[in-house]
Amino acid sequence: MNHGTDHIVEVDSLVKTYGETRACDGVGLTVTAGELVALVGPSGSGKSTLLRHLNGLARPDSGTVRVLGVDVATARGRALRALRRRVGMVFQQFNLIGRLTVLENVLTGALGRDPLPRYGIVTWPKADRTAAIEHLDRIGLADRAYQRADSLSGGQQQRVAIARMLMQRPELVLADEPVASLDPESAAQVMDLLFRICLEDRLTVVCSLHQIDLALAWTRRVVGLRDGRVVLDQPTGALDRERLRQVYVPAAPVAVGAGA
Ligand SMILES: Nc1ncnc2c1ncn2[C@@H]1O[C@H](COP(=O)(O)OP(=O)(O)OP(=O)(O)O)[C@@H](O)[C@H]1O
Repeated sequence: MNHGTDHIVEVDSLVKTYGETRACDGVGLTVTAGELVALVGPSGSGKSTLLRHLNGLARPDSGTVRVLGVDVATARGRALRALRRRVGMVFQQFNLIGRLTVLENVLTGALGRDPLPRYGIVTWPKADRTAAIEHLDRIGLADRAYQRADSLSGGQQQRVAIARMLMQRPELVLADEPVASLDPESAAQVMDLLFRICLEDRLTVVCSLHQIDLALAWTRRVVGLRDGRVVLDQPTGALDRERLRQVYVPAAPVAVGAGA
């Protein structure tokens, strides 16, 4: 666990450079248990790079990254794999296996805990099957359990991908533009789901978003990035559209420090 603190994410002075580009330029971010934090900012501002550091997919040039009490920057091998099992990922592309049923796709989320090969639903432990059905019920798709995954809409597939991620029993969820390819109604459903798992399961969620309105409607804290720097960090209740829009304006004034 995270050694007695409820800081799930602790990033300090993170610098990551790709050639001439400073993707992260001294980023600091602390996220406490149960928070739902939106990362917003223009394309190329460093949102994905920051998220990739939180599960060890990227290594900092300098600075510290601690997640669930683990020093991600130095973790290797077994320690890194153990951390990744505790961190659920949601991507813009849902990456379901289209020819498998919805239920089988959800069950594959348990493979990190129990990596035996499985051939068909009945070979999964009953407890996993029950949990998978419960997750499907929660996302409103239990009646689609035995349909092929590729027969679902994009929004439904993303909800299935989230159910699969929940099978992993994560302690932290990182969502990299989870609604970028969805229509507005499906996007709201996915944000509602992330909101509910945060509230009901006390899961911590860090989510990059391009849509200001979704950040305002569904998250509790917004962190704005521009040119690899944090230029805004505030509770969502203290923000409005105009304030958030400033994150997208080059050289607009910053508003860091009054955050959660
Ligand atoms: N692996 C890489 N190699 C080279 N440059 C990279 C790499 N990853 C990121 N960058 C650069 O770092 C900067 C930040 O990229 P990043 O993807 O983190 O931004 P972003 O805010 O997530 O953008 P978007 O909203 O478009 O996804 C960009 O200039 C990008 O081109």
